[in-house]
Amino acid sequence: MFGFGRKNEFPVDGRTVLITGGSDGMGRALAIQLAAKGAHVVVVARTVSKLQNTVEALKLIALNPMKQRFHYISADLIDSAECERVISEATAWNDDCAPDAVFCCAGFCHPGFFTDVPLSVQRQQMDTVYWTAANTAHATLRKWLTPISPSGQVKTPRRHFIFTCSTLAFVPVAGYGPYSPAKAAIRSLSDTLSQEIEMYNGAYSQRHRNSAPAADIKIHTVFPMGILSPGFDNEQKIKPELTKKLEEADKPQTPEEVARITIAALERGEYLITTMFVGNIMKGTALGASPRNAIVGDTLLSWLSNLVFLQVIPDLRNKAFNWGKNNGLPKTSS
Ligand SMILES: NC(=O)C1=CN([C@@H]2O[C@H](COP(=O)(O)OP(=O)(O)OC[C@H]3O[C@@H](n4cnc5c(N)ncnc54)[C@H](OP(=O)(O)O)[C@@H]3O)[C@@H](O)[C@H]2O)C=CC1
Ligand SMILES: CCCCCCCCCCCCCCCC(=O)[C@@H](N)CO
Repeated sequence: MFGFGRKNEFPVDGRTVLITGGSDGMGRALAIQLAAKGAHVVVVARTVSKLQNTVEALKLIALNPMKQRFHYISADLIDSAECERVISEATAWNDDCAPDAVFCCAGFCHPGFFTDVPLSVQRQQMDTVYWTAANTAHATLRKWLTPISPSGQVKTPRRHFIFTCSTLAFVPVAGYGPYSPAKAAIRSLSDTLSQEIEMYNGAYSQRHRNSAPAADIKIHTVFPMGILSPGFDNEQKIKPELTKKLEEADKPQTPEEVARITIAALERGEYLITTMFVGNIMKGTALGASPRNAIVGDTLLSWLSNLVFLQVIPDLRNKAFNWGKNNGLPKTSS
């Protein structure tokens, strides 16, 4: 149930949601929970069998099984042309209406020390983490921002675009060099778009006079800590021991928990979304020029976090130094 007197900023009943990386981990959990709230859902990933399995799970959990529709599209989102195909296909499937909300959850992490991981793998991380998200945003926003003349405007609810980042975009942790920069780039893109979209929203406010997009648009970004997903299991196998030690403060959450917290934050209308206390402190020290969720709360959070990090920054560096002192050079991984 939603709180007393507070408007639900993210209603999904009867709306259409597209989720990249929707066949596993956090994306799959989001798909299931949104289907249970009455959304039509399109899941996108590469492997068809996992997508089919997810669509079957969605049918079982649907709030209105007679009305709700589910669909999957197999695509490698590293390819921008594939992203455009995905958005066109999803729009055609949805009676020629663009999806109301798009979540970018595709991606995986390849940890390792910077000089141990081949540059080809690091470039692939940028492709898998940053470009799958940027390509999806480009294709979606181009569709959403198509100008419509005043006479062609019909009432369309606000649309939402949600990136998935990581708290590593706020705080460095040794051993995440191949991954964190791509997530930091997503955060920067999200901040830039959240400002740029205001221009289109301004034009939308004058839609009765001039051509404008079909709807108002909001951008959001989620910053999870560890998620107990298949992707996480893989990353643990190659993660340096030092990295595991540095991230001891993280108690990984289940995909279901991360999805539930994310949806609740979207319902409250939040922009930068964290999923637990430690993640919130990490955000607080790095708020920079990002739009705030609440002026007083976020300002107090940043003051508190900056004090906490006076201790945390040297602590992380000392742990790394002492690791080298006690264990010598790392065994070079492949
Ligand atoms: N797990 C963690 O600890 C954390 C994860 N995150 C982020 O959260 C998001 C979800 O992670 P998680 O729940 O672990 O996800 P999983 O690794 O369990 O699943 C990843 C999903 O993305 C899809 N995918 C991967 N590459 C592509 C591609 N090139 N094109 C299309 N689909 C692709 C996968 O399907 P397929 O392989 O079939 O394409 C799968 O559906 C990711 O962005 C991740 O970086 C953030 C913080 C922590
Ligand atoms: C009281 C405040 C103390 C703050 C201490 C900070 C310690 C660092 C915790 C790092 C946690 C990293 C989680 C993200 C994991 C991730 O994105 C990967 N697993 C990718 O899949």
